[in-house]
Amino acid sequence: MHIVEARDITKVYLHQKQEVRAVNSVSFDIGEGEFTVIAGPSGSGKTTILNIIGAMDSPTSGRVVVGERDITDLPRGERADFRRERVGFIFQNYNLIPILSVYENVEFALDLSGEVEGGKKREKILKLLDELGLSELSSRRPSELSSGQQQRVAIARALIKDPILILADEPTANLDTATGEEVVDLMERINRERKTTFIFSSHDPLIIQRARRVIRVRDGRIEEDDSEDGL
Ligand SMILES: Nc1ncnc2c1ncn2[C@@H]1O[C@H](COP(=O)(O)OP(=O)(O)OP(=O)(O)O)[C@@H](O)[C@H]1O
Repeated sequence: MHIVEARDITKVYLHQKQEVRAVNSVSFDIGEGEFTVIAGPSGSGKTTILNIIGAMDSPTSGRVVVGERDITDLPRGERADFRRERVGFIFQNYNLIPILSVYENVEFALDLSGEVEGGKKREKILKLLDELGLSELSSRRPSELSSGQQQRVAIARALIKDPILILADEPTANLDTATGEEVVDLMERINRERKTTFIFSSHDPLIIQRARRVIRVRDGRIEEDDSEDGL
């Protein structure tokens, strides 16, 4: 089954009356359980593509189907529901809520997804924190964590709602090489053990080589797609 079907997507921004073609007629499918990177230099359109797949933004033209739902023209409210319930996001700047503890950051994401109630909720959160090696940090606030630990919490937050897909926009960009590798190790382990589909973006060759499939973009177009199973 395809988790994502992107057909001929184009995104044009208007910037000071000039058209910027951030994504230009891009098509690809992402299968269930893939560990795929969208690679390309700064400004090549990686973030725009991830935002469209994650229903943060809609394309100017083309179609996007995620988890068998056509999200191309969803009204704003439905788009937000879809995002909250079905997609996990990991950002370059972690985007944790500073006044909440590690536990509460993860709990908040679970509450928003509206999935689990009462006692089961606590059990689910504690189990995930344990799985990701975060149990001992659960009462700390983000400012009391290293960058790598913060990104691990962000991964927990993305994962807690059992999303059909995790999108990670340059998840290692603010980390040193060793910590960045650890974050990719963790994403890779989750992908292997839970079969969670990951699409992440990067311009770092060390990170790109860790993906099983590389979709290379440049100037808003796909330059190369080395899908190992010939998708
Ligand atoms: N809201 C916007 N308004 C105008 N132009 C935009 C907007 N967002 C992105 N762009 C332009 O679209 C192009 C693609 O941007 P995008 O952020 O998708 O690239 P990227 O590959 O993710 O870059 P980076 O690695 O620097 O984050 C760039 O030329 C950028 O300047």
